[in-house]
Amino acid sequence: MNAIGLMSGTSLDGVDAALVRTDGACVFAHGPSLTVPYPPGLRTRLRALLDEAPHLTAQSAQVLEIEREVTDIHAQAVRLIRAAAPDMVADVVGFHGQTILHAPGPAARPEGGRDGAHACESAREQSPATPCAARQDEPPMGQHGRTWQIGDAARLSASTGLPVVHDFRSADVQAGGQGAPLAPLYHAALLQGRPGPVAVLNIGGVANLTLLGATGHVWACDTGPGNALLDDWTQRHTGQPYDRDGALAARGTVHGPSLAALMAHPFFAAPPPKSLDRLSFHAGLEQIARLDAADGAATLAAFTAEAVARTPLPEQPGAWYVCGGGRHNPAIMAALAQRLAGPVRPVEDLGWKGDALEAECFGFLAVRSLRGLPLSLPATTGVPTPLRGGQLTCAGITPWGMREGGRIL
Ligand SMILES: Nc1ncnc2c1ncn2[C@@H]1O[C@H](COP(=O)(O)OP(=O)(O)OP(=O)(O)O)[C@@H](O)[C@H]1O
Ligand SMILES: CC(=O)N[C@H]1[C@@H]2OC[C@@H](O2)[C@@H](O)[C@@H]1O[C@H](C)C(=O)O
Repeated sequence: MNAIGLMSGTSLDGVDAALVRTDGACVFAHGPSLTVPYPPGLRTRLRALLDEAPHLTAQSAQVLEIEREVTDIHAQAVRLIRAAAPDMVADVVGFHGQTILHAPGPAARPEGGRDGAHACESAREQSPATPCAARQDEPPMGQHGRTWQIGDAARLSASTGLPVVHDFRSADVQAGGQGAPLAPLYHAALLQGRPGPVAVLNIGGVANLTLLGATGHVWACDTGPGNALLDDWTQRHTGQPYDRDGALAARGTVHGPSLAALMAHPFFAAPPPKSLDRLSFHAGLEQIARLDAADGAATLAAFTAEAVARTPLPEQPGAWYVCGGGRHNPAIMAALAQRLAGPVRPVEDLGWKGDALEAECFGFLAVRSLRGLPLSLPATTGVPTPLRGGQLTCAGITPWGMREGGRIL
C-alpha cells in the first residue's frame, strides 16, 4: 500500500508528512516528504494548551478550535504530498495527531507530574469519558494512566477522501504499556539486513532510542529531553523558537552542578521501558534560571546527551545513528560524540531522511494497523505481549470508492 504518514511532534513546529510504499513489514519505496509549519500564533496557543490539557476535556472550546486548525494543516500536508507524487496513489493516511498530554505508567510522571502539579489526578476529576470513533476523546485516566493526541480523523478523512488510521497510542497505554516510543518497529524494518548491535536515536522535542541487538531483537525507550527544553530556554532568552545551529550553546560553557541537578530527576533512576511528556523536565528550566543565556543553552545541550549516555542498555551499540531536528544542532551532536562509545552519525549515512522518519513511521504503522500486526512489543513500550493499535476512520469513502480518485482497498 501507499501510505501517507503524518507526524506533528512535541517540538510543536509543524506537521511532517511522508509517503511510503509498504506492506507493514518491509518498505519498498520512499516517496516525497515535506513539512507544513504551524503558524507562529498556533504554535503559541498549542504551547499554552499543553499546560491547560490536564484540566480540559475533548469538548472544551479551546481544544475543539485548535484541533480543527491542526487537522486542516494535516489535510493541507496530504494535498501537498499527493501533488508531489502523482504516480504514487495514496491508499491510506496514518494520522498521529498532536500530543497534548502524555501520562502513562509511573515512570512517565515522576513525582509531582507536570510542573509539580499532579496532572493525572486533576484530569481524572474532570474527564467524563464519552466514546468517539473519529476523534480521540480526552482519554479517561485508567489504572495505567493516559495519553492524548488531538486531531479529527473524520474531518481529515472527509477532506482527503482517504481512510485514516489514528489513535495509535491509547491501546498500548490501556494495556499497561508506555504508549511510546512507537518508532522502534519502523527503525527495525529499515535496519533489516544490517548487523547489530546498532542504535537509532531520535532527538525531537523529547529523545527516544531504538536498539537493534546482535541477534535482531528490538529494545527501546525514551531517553530524556531532546530539544524542547532548549527551545523554551532559547525562546525565553532570545525570542527565537530554537537555538539555530547551536550558536547560542556554542558561546557558553556547561555548568557541571546544574547538569548534575538536572540529572537527579527521578526519570533517570527508573528502569526502562519508560516514556516522557514534553513537559516532564520543565521544572529544570527554573533549576538553571540563574545561568546566563549561553551557559544555560550549553548545559541543556549537554543534558540531552548525558541522558542518552546514562540510559541503561542491554547491549552496547557499535554505532549511533541520529534522526530528528537535534541532529542539526552541532552542540548536541558534539556532546553525544563526547559521551558515547562508537561513532555518532546522522541517519543520512544510512540513506534515510532524518527529518521525515517519524512521518514515514506513521504511514508504516497505519498499514500494520490495517493488517492487524503489532505496533509495540514488551521490550519497546512494556506491554505484556505484542500489541495491535490504531483506529480506522473512513468518513471519506462512499460505496463507489474514494472521493478524490483513491483506490478501493
Ligand atoms: N538548524 C538547527 N539547529 C538547531 N536545532 C535545530 C535545527 N533544525 C531543527 N532543530 C531543532 O529540532 C527541533 C525539531 O525537531 P523535530 O522536528 O525532530 O521534533 P518533533 O518531531 O516535533 O519532536 P518529537 O520527535 O519529540 O515528536 C526544533 O524545535 C529545533 O529545536
Ligand atoms: C507521546 C508522544 O507523542 N511521544 C513522542 C515524543 O517524541 C519523541 C518521543 O516523545 C517518542 O516517545 C514519541 O514519538 C515517537 C514518534 C515515537 O513514538 O517513537
